[in-house]
Amino acid sequence: MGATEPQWVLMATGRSPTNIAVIKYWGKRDEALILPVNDSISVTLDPDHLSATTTVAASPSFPSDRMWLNGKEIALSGGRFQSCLREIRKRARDVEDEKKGIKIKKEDWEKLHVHIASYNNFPTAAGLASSAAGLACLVFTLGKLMNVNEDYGELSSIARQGSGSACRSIYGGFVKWCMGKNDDGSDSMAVQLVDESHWDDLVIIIAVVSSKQKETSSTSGMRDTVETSPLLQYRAQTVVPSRILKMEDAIKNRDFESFARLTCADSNQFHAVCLDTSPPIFYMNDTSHRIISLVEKWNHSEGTPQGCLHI
Ligand SMILES: Nc1ncnc2c1ncn2[C@@H]1O[C@H](COP(=O)(O)OP(=O)(O)OP(=O)(O)O)[C@@H](O)[C@H]1O
Ligand SMILES: C[C@@](O)(CCOP(=O)(O)OP(=O)(O)O)CC(=O)O
Repeated sequence: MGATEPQWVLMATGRSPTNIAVIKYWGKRDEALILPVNDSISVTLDPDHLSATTTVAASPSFPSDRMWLNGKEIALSGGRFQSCLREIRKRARDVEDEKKGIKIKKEDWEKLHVHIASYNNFPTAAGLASSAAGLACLVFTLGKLMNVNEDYGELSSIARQGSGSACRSIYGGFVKWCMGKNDDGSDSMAVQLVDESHWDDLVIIIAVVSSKQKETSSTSGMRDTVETSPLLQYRAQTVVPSRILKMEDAIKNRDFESFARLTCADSNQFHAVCLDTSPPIFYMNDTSHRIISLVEKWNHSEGTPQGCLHI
């Protein structure tokens, strides 16, 4: 028997929560770089509830990059995963694990393949922003494995290239994704508006009205909207910019009445834009409509809003 190279596996694990947009991202001005047509604002959930947990392993014995999602292998060939891997590999640094006797030079990361396993503790691709938690977690965990030293703004910009909404899950609390103006996307990244302690008596209830996979993914749905909806341009250019400013104020002042009004209005306009798409996109079902009616009745019977909705 000939001598064999000693093999090793280096691993890192991370967990990222999902986020729920209160001013929504819908529509891209650049599909490849994932650059949006408007700013958006979201609230990041507590990771104990809705989150993705991802383990990334690197080893010289892996012949290719592979990924498993919720226990099933999925293709890594899609541009979104490749962009994140490429951008993190570019920023990888030397890693040394004395206990295992592993020394990886930064240039070695280009040749080392990874295996990725991720689990969501909530329904995947059902409208609960699994891509946000999943891609943020992937970027964060790859960064940890490869010892990258980038700040959260830079990581959010990389996560954005995996899934737009993922750039906001890099931070806790309330987060704004600034759409940016540059063609190369260098100024399109998320910033934290306030951290998770700022509005700690705000309660978020997620009612899962269906855990089935959506018929139209966000990526293809928003592509159709950009191509066919005349209402989208009005929303992005006229409605959202002033709504963003009002929402920032409502969050800073913990003004629930304004927060609720803006959140409901933006959710309704998002669904209106989906209906304005050809063919129309329907993300709500009868149960969603009944919940909306109940919250509206509750808000009006109490005088000031007691609850708000994102669907
Ligand atoms: N944990 C994960 N790790 C990596 N990728 C994931 C993970 N979870 C989901 N994804 C990717 O995101 C895709 C689902 O994204 P999609 O935007 O269609 O749905 P969603 O994010 O759950 O809903 P929405 O964007 O409407 O809130 C999956 O098909 C998969 O490619
Ligand atoms: C309705 C939304 O949740 C849409 C999210 O879309 P994605 O971020 O999933 O889309 P891609 O960038 O194509 O991956 C609104 C939002 O989160 O702002």
